[in-house]
Amino acid sequence: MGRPVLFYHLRQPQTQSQLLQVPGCQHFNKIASSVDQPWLAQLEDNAVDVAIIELANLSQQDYVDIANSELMADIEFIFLSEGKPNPNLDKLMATGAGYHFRQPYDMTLIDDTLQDFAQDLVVNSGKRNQPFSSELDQYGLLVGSSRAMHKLYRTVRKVAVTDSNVLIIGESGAGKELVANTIHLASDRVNEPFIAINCGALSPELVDSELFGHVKGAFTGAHREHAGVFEQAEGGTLFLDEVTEMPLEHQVKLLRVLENNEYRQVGSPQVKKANVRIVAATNRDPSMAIENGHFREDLYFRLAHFPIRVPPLRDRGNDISGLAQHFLAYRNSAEKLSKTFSDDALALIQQQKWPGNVRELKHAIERAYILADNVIDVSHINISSLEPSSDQTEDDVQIPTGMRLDELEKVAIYQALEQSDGNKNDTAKQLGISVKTLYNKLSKYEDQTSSED
Ligand SMILES: Nc1ncnc2c1ncn2[C@@H]1O[C@H](COP(=O)(O)OP(=O)(O)OP(=O)(O)O)[C@@H](O)[C@H]1O
Repeated sequence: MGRPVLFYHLRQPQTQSQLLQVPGCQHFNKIASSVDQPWLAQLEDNAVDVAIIELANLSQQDYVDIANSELMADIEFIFLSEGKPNPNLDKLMATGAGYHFRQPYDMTLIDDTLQDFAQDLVVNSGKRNQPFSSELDQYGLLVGSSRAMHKLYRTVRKVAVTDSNVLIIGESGAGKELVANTIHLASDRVNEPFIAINCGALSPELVDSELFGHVKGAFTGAHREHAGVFEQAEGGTLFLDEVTEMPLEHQVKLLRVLENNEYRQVGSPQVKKANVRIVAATNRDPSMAIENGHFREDLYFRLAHFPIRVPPLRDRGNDISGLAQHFLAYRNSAEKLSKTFSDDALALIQQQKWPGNVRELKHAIERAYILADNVIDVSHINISSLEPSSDQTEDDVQIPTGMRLDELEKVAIYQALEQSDGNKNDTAKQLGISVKTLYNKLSKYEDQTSSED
């Protein structure tokens, strides 16, 4: 089992000698930055676990390049700066980039951070790179053995024990709700409710009532008292999914309650106190969403005490085929069958970019499982990102004779969801059902698979 690798790019010789003496540093093989290449390129060339970077004289574009680098998902970063206000660095930190220490550097704190990383990295280093394993590492509800996932596990573990609000940022289907659920499970609130709402699906007329509840007779049709999500989640965690899809005028309602933890049921003069931890999620880039008027900046600051970035599936290496085998194994165990992948099918799965992330992969496996008799082959794998050939479109599903109607419905729903890039409103429209019905069906499928998990 090799030692984890620490890369350091330090500008002042004094900082370097202090750093190299701290005990936490002794757990690592160390690589010093060379002057021949920019440090970002050096990180790309080495299998680095932790990078300590002293920032100076960077352009705005440099910061954008760092934030967009795939390395952000894999490497634990400690940034050092002289401490002047730096909006570019603030933006980078808001993406969940890692730690930032300002001059004068507190070597004890840096040491603690290194010790912490070393402990986690040594525990997990023997488990990396298990190609094609169907026994991927797991943390809470999350499955995956890649470096990117281990970095995520460490962040989730740390934030779970605090009571900070969290903003989870990640592409559609990358596992944001699973991260939110895992935070709840690893927190002190675990025995209290976890309530999830999709902010994009709240009906404009009922938003107050959905959030804060109403008393009997508050409006026409309010035949009985209704508890809003803040009350339902009391003592526990409230997950605000797709928070940037909420109209701005509704976002202000959330802001108010986050500011003073108080709310009122519709039709009631009584103020209630909320004891709820908020975990929100978005698949938009928060700074872009603020710029484009999708996200109130003040709400962003309230929510993003702790931003967490969920890596897209394409940055998770062998987890792609590992997850495919994981889903297949659990499906086999539920059905008491032993279907397998052909080598070509597994290779195709591993090569794909999966723009719909784990959800798209999971649905593709589910669909292939239903369509294949024993061996899942390339022909059973529907990859929405591939161009359909001219005489066969993605709509031409080969339906095996005797396929059950409920399974047929499931295939149709998954396919529509993939075609609409995971957008549930568009999917529901396409299928001619209400968004609520779609949610109910998807949550039924989730329950089926999680009882298998
Ligand atoms: N690491 C993982 N291990 C196992 N299953 C996963 C993982 N990540 C996601 N999934 C599965 O992928 C599906 C999508 O996950 P989830 O709903 O958490 O994604 P999301 O990012 O919240 O999606 P959306 O942006 O549409 O809200 C779920 O079925 C979930 O169980």
